Amino acid sequence: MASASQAGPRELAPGAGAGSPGPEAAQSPWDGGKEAWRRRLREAWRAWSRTERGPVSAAICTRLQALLLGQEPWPAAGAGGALRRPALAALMLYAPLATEVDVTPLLTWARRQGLAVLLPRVDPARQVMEARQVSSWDDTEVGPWGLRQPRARCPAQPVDGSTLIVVPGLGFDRQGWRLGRGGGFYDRFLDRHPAAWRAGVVPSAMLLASVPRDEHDRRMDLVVSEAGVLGPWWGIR
Ligand SMILES: Nc1nc2c(c(=O)[nH]1)N(C=O)[C@@H](CNc1ccc(C(=O)N[C@@H](CCC(=O)O)C(=O)O)cc1)CN2
Ligand SMILES: Nc1ncnc2c1ncn2[C@@H]1O[C@H](COP(=O)(O)OP(=O)(O)OP(=O)(O)O)[C@@H](O)[C@H]1O
Repeated sequence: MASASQAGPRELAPGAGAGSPGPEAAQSPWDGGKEAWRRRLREAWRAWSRTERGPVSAAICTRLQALLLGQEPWPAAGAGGALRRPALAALMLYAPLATEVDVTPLLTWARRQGLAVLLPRVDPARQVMEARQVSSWDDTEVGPWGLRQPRARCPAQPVDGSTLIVVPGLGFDRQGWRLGRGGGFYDRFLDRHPAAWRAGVVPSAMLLASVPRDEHDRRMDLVVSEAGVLGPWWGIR
């Protein structure tokens, strides 16, 4: 982790150290709400994507595989000890932008493991996103924002307690809160599928002490970076 993380949001986030105030702190120079954070984080992602995307994405995929295979105990934040891995039947991935963690290798891998794979398909007019099942990237086409998404003929899929949703974001904090690109697509989607498990994926360079949040923001169960797995968190979600 060289240049990009030095120029990255840790520097932008004085709250990254233990005990220091987060962005909510009234005197923080990083006040300015979500839009200011999104601007800084987009810059950090651009630098990151040039140098670290390949190896860091691969390390994050490896951690997700270990979690899905039960080779790594699901960590538990509270007193109850290790959480047992839920019985998972489906993995919801996303088609990554160049400035996101590359999870594309997980599609083929998950299919080989016998998991159903879901991808988001967006309806920009209605501002909603739904999950459709795909067998391979051949089942996708280019959609809004140039993102690949399942073809219209792909079957809609129930998203329940046996589904792990892998969630991209501009930034996540160490309590499981997420800052997305501002469409509210994932927040609304997670509201409609409260039983599913949610794992945010983020390079540690974009893992912050805290991110600004609104009432409608939804929390992750796990946050996976190349450095480790955080969560799960109990309570508000
Ligand atoms: N890979 C991926 N798929 C996703 C999301 C996502 O964040 N990442 N979404 C999560 O909601 C939904 C789509 N929402 C999106 C919102 C903005 C941009 C985007 O490219 N924003 C650019 C600016 C684009 C422009 O202005 O033309 C940016 O953020 O730099 C992409 C997807 C559903 N699918
Ligand atoms: N559950 C919800 N119900 C209705 N509107 C919502 C909901 N969640 C978010 N929104 C709307 O979406 C807009 C964008 O929300 P926010 O800035 O939190 O997006 P985001 O989570 O960063 O984006 P994304 O999930 O697309 O990456 C907000 O103005 C909000 O009004």
